[in-house]
Amino acid sequence: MITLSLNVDHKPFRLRVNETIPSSGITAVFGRSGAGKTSLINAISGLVKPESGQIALGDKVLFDSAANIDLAPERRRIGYVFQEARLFPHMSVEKNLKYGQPKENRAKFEEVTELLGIEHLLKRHPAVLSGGEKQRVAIGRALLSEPELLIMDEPTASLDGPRRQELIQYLLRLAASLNIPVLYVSHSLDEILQIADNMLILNEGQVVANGPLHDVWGSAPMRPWLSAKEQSALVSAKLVGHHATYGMAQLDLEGETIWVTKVDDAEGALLRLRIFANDISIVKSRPVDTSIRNVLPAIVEDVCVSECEENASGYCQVALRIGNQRLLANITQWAVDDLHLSQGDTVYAQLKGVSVTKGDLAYQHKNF
Ligand SMILES: Nc1ncnc2c1ncn2[C@@H]1O[C@H](COP(=O)(O)OP(=O)(O)OP(=O)(O)O)[C@@H](O)[C@H]1O
Repeated sequence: MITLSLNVDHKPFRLRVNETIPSSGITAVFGRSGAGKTSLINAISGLVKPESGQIALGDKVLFDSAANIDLAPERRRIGYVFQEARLFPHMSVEKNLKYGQPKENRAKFEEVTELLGIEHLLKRHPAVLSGGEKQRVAIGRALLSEPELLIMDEPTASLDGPRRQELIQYLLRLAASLNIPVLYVSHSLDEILQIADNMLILNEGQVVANGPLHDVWGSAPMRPWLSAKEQSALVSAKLVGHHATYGMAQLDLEGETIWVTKVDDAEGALLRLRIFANDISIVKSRPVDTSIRNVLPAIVEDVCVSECEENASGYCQVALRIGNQRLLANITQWAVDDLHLSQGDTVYAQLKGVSVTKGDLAYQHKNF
């Protein structure tokens, strides 16, 4: 567990945080420009001294104003990856990588360079690397310093679309074998969907949401970030097989079957699915002879959780529970009234579309 209890004053801006973060997995730190993301990670890494509070990685206290503890940044065992790679231009990739390594560890060196696909770059100098390659070297250097926490501050910000996707694939590989927590500052919700396990949202120096991505994604602080069309829920489902005839994958969601377009993951993999609220319709009895393949029994958890942007034309959002997971459906107020929907009703959710946003969650959790 990472304990973050801190007050930073950059008058007139004030950062007030009182949260814990899991000591495994990738936690995305998200918020508008000026919300305090950099101030938060700088306080954790020791670049900014909070006015008061406590910061601890598990039992290791990094900062405690009451006990007068304030470890210097180099003693915090935190690896830092910035927006720009910040490599030493006069050193080869190999020398850059070995720069922060406390002691020679050939096996670790090989493991990290292989994982990041940079073995063939070792003799080159940073000037001849692409932006994505530079970032992979920067990540490798941070990992080789044997950190207990890795902080990445928008590592893909300086990359173009294809390079960004490429780096994300490496980050996913990394996440599967890392056994340290990662704080990942990002402005991109798509990126967060692809790689994060947890999410912390800052707004004007305050934490407005913090928890597993699935929970935060469907929470009220996320609503302003998603247009009515983008309102969605994230659920996890296990890949159980593929259809014998059609190119569809069969998933298990809380004991119910969901069909999605064929995926490459191995059977047993946990997939993250994004289901848009506009893609769900609600029926009170199980439909027959329908073209929709995914019809799941659900309990109405809340009616009109929020009014949609189209509320002027009479839409509202209904929260549905399937086992331990939650879906959101945008339907008209007229339909709510017509179906006499109320909390606790058993209904059927018809899913018109389901997108897979992240595979291999099972793999990831196994190794953390
Ligand atoms: N050293 C400082 N002295 C005074 N004010 C500061 C200092 N550092 C940051 N601030 C202010 O604190 C606020 C939060 O800044 P911060 O850089 O933490 O935001 P951010 O969420 O990281 O923004 P961005 O996404 O634009 O990087 C801003 O108003 C900024 O101007």
